[in-house]
Amino acid sequence: MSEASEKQAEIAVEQEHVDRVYARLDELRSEAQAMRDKSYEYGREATPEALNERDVMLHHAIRTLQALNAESEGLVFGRLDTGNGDVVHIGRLGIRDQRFDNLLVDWRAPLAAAFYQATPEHPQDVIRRRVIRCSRETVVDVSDDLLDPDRASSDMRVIGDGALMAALTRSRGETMRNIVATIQKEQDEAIRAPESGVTEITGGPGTGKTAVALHRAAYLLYREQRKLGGPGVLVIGPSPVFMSYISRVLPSMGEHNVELRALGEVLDGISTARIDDPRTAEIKGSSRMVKVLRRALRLPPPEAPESLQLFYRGTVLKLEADELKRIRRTLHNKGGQPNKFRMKAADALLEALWQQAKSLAGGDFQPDRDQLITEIGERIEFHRFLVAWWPALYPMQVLRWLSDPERLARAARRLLAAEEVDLLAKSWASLGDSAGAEWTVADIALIDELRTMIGPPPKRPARPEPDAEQPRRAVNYDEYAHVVIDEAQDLSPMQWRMVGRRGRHASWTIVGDPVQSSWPDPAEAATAREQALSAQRTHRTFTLRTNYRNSAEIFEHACDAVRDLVDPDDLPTAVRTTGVEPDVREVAADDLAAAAREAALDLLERAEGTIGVITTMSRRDEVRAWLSDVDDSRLRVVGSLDSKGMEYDAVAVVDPDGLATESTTGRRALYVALSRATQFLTVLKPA
Ligand SMILES: Nc1ncnc2c1ncn2[C@@H]1O[C@H](COP(=O)(O)OP(=O)(O)OP(=O)(O)O)[C@@H](O)[C@H]1O
Repeated sequence: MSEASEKQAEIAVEQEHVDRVYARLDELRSEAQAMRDKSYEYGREATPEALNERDVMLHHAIRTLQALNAESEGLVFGRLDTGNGDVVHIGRLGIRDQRFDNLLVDWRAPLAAAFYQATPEHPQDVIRRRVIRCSRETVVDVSDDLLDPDRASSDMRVIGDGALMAALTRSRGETMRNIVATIQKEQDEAIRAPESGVTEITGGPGTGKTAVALHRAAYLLYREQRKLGGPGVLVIGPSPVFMSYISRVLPSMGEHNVELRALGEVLDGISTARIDDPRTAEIKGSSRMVKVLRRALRLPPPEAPESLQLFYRGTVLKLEADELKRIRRTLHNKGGQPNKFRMKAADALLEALWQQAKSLAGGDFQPDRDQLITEIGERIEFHRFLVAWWPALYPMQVLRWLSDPERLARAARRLLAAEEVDLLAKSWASLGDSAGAEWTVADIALIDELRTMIGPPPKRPARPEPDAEQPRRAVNYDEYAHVVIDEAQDLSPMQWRMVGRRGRHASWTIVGDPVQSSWPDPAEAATAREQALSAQRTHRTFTLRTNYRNSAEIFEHACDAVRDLVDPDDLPTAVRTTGVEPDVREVAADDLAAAAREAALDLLERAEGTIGVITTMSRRDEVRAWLSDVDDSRLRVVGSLDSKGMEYDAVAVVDPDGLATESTTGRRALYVALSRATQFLTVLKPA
């Protein structure tokens, strides 16, 4: 039999099994639908037991339907032939036939582990591992690894040479795909690591860190359903574009109970993708800001009255500015959240008024403490004063007050230099009126810090504040059972504090590559990270060493950007050669626009999938304008920071030297930009 017909014969064998799986899937779907309908009927009886049973049934039916209805692509993707003659098919979920025998084993089940872990050196009783590629319900390809040739029977066919290479050569779409069929052994170890404590996954560009983190989330949800199902799993990444890029991976595996948020979206009620210039972001992210904010809270609100004066039984009682200042200081020195201190503030003012009244006593004026406190405490003028002098605070409003350079300078005394105060005040002064629209990603961590320092606003504010943050989830909405942080090397100290608050009782998966870091002070970030995770006892690290994204030719060029900065061990190895070298060109500065257009059009012509044009953050809009009339939805023009974590089939990097010098970590940003392409890379250097 020829090679092609052998392959067709094996495809036909697998098709038969895939048909059985889909037929069974239809049956299960009908059963789940029937269960859902029945659970509604139970609810009509309305006894507590019936309602409880209804909820359990409904929950189960809906979860089952969600899993069954997830994209059918890749439902069956693997097969193991074992030493005792068993055949195990592996899939996106587990399916049994009516006799309760396995038709398909969930990739996360222990029985499927050998699919990822068996090697020729340690075959784990696996003779042949087969990857099955389907297009919808049709088998289109099979590809085998023979792991234990000595035990293979003479009629066992072995087809193809490597599903991984085939997967890596395929062009990429708009969104990342799941890799369940081709997870590699070193990746599988990180995916299946125990849930508890901190699991850290490091490795260079394209080593599959993001893919691994997402598959780990799916694995943990399957294995620790009870623990993680309630408070859920939170995945945090650098930008909304990145979150959208990875958004299909978990649903494609039937997992929906995961919240994806970019760093600018961590806080409910506000969302932003705006990025500060590198210097401003550096100051806003520094842990010095904790003290600055704490001090800012101790300052009187901008409109606070400077004295309190009222008549009491014919005598003037007056608290002067110094006295008010002293009372404010004493209140703050007690610690705690100012929004919870309003009653205490009222008590302290009344006590000070009483002390004064006592000192003025004489003649007809013989005040009584209890009487004075009750009487003045109920007066509307006293309440008006209190509301102005110790108002309910809202984090965004407090931050906006710091657009006043004098106020900020007072809060930042001996913490920030004058130039730093100027930059911050200017950044907040430029905020428009529309709430939230123009905050930056770095501001979100400051707002969250303030939210924690200030405490929740009183239950019913007299006037609803436009800034009030309304939680979407009712109870402890910002706590999760498992938190995944992607591109963790870029989190600022303030962002570590913010994400730490999302998982005080959680387990963690932290994914990053120090070589790609754009945070200028890694030691400061490391300290903040240690504090954020201080409750965790277990810490395990996995390092991925193979770059699956770039061709070897492209990655070689990308590494030149950082070779003298890093330990060679921190650079992974690219496994795929294409014979296509990056196209690196010098162009006269005046010709750059035309060259960028030409490069983009050329790449659109040559590559099948997505094309990224990456430039400096400051030139992003200019380059977008150059390409505005190129009408092709496969083209993206992004700044260096927007390209973090992203992947394109072809990339044009415009102005690499500009990228390298745009910030103190510019060379690392250039390394990121140059390592985004799977197939083609063009680099345009203005001469
Ligand atoms: N085992 C695998 N099988 C098939 N494709 C894989 C495998 N591992 C990784 N990939 C692919 O390699 C590409 C890079 O993966 P991913 O984005 O997860 O890498 P990363 O380490 O997060 O990269 P970066 O640090 O540059 O953001 C993706 O297209 C991913 O699907």
